[in-house]
Amino acid sequence: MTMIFPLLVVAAALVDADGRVLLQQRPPGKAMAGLWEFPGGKVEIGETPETALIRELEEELGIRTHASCLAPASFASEALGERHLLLLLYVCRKWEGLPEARHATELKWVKPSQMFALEMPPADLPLIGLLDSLI
Ligand SMILES: Nc1nc2c([nH]c(=O)n2[C@@H]2O[C@H](COP(=O)(O)OP(=O)(O)OP(=O)(O)O)[C@@H](O)[C@H]2O)c(=O)[nH]1
Repeated sequence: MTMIFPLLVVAAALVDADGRVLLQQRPPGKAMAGLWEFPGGKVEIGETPETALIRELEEELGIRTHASCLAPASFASEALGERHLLLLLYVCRKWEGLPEARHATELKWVKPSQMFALEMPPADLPLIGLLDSLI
């Protein structure tokens, strides 16, 4: 039997006052370059999912938030090359600072319904309809 050790990734749907969500575009040279994704990344050893997400939001966007502002929303479970991805999606409506693209090619604020027209990683597709009904 093959043992699948899942890759644990956390991501945030940052929601603004108009109900738009921040997406970032993966830069050239990375896997899935050009695709639009939720800010976030891998949970490292010694981190909780929440501390990992707070760190990633600071590194990728330069914003600060708190664990109490991260509401668990959904998850994705998807094959990712040799690995299996488990992506935990949180909704966050409160943060400090203005998001800037520190790692991404570009940022954009979109309504969930507009995400269907964007190229996103396969794992994210089932999350779109859910966000649409949640926001
Ligand atoms: N942040 C983020 N990652 C996602 C999303 N959907 C999805 O499949 N992923 C995958 O989850 C992993 C996220 O880890 P990451 O962003 O730290 O990884 P990375 O590829 O940039 O690698 P690296 O930081 O090791 O260079 C990547 O394999 C990425 O393709 C998403 O919406 N947001």
